[in-house]
Amino acid sequence: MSAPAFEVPPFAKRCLEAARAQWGASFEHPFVLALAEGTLDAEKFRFYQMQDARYLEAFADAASLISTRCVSPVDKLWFVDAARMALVVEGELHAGYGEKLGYGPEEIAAMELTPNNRAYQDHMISAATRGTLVEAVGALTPCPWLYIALGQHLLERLGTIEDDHPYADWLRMYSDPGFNEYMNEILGRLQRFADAADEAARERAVQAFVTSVRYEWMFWQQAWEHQQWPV
Ligand SMILES: Cc1ncc(CN)c(N)n1
Repeated sequence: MSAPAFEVPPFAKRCLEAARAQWGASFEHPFVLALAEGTLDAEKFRFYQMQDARYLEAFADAASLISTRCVSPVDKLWFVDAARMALVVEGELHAGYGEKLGYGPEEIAAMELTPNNRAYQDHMISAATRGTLVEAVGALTPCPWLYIALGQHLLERLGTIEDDHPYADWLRMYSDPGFNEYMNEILGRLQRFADAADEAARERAVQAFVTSVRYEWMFWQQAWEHQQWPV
């Protein structure tokens, strides 16, 4: 794994260290490898994108809930903006692929969540409502961090993203260096909230982070296998 292009404060390093194996597993997932190569079955990508649109709604809810728990107006606004970005910026990516792959807002709203997607969403919302502030942000952080780390890693591996790559827009979005500042902001907040918490709360935040990293792998997996409810 190459060095990140943003600051990683000590508490974020502790979280990443605790999730090292699960984090690395996402980089090796067959869905990710096929996406990078451009050989990923369009049906699998469509399945993933539709589930992801609903996941991002939950991310925005969790970020909005966290904003209500921040004391500083600057922090409140940052989480409101993070919620907005998930729906607007990543929403544009989804709308673009929706046009190409034939899905729209109605299909997304009517679709049933897969077990893995539902579990990941519930984990984030539960941490945002029932956990301490550091735990809430610990559960939220792998979402942007893993994708940005992955995007930058894949760009480095590919060298360049050709215009005719079927997943060029996805690869370009998550390798965009514009996200480095976003990462500095969220990891800086994670550090501050960890500093203000006691050790028991910090450890729960580490565990919440690890759980989200596991769910990130499970999110590729649910799309890879077109996951269905067993009964
Ligand atoms: C499941 C998942 N995790 C992370 C990201 C990047 N925001 C995403 N779009 N979807």
